[in-house]
Amino acid sequence: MLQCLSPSRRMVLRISWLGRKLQLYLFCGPGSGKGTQCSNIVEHFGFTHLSAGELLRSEIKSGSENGTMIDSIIKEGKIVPSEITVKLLQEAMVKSENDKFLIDGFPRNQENRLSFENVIKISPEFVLFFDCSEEEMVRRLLGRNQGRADDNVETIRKRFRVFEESSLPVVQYYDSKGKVKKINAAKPILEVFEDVKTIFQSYGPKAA
Ligand SMILES: Nc1ncnc2c1ncn2[C@@H]1O[C@H](COP(=O)(O)OP(=O)(O)OP(=O)(O)O)[C@@H](O)[C@H]1O
Ligand SMILES: Nc1ccn([C@@H]2O[C@H](COP(=O)(O)O)[C@@H](O)[C@H]2O)c(=O)n1
Ligand SMILES: [Mg+2]
Repeated sequence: MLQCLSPSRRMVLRISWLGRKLQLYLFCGPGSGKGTQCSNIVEHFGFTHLSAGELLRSEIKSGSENGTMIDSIIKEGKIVPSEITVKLLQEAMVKSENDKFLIDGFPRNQENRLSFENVIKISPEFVLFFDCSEEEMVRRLLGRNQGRADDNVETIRKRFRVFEESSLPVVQYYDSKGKVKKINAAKPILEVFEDVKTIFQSYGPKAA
């Protein structure tokens, strides 16, 4: 049916479907294990994982005109303007055939939240919050060894301050709406996933 439509009409239709796609936000401190648990959730529950940070890093690698600006913001541990990040998320959702998205590391501030909700028109089903001490998160980040430009002591310190100042108010906002599900992320990976599974059970296993 979609094939009968012109590409621009198809794009408009897919965007209007976005509002009906199920979204869950993963939203926790740097190094708490979001990416690690997302891989498990994708494998067991058939979600599409969209990491805002990964999308921004791919944008830098692609040599886009915004790449240099994004690169310097990430190295400073600051937050990239919402219009850029929301556009990348929107494009990734439109391209996907899936209806279930895990949106990792987003919204990082109220501006992110408002601009995304403006496009999507609905709020997330729930927000998963991984509770972990800053000391443990720093230990994990410094041991990650994935060559990330922001995994150094100076930038990590700035990322934590930005998280406290700009991101925690967003968690509080969703908490006031009863949407935050908190998980103890200080445990070993498989034990954290056992708690994650309990929450996701209601979404059923990945389709065969
Ligand atoms: N429960 C855990 N126990 C010990 N190590 C963990 C745990 N979860 C993740 N790790 C390790 O910690 C590091 C950071 O994990 P991950 O990349 O998943 O964090 P993140 O929350 O996505 O971080 P960021 O916000 O920087 O993207 C990785 O090396 C990962 O293997
Ligand atoms: N909504 C977002 C998400 C991320 N960033 C920038 O990317 C950095 C890395 O993000 P991770 O989730 O992969 O840790 C982050 O520190 C920000 O600089 C952003 O600007 N907006
Ligand atoms: Mg990550």
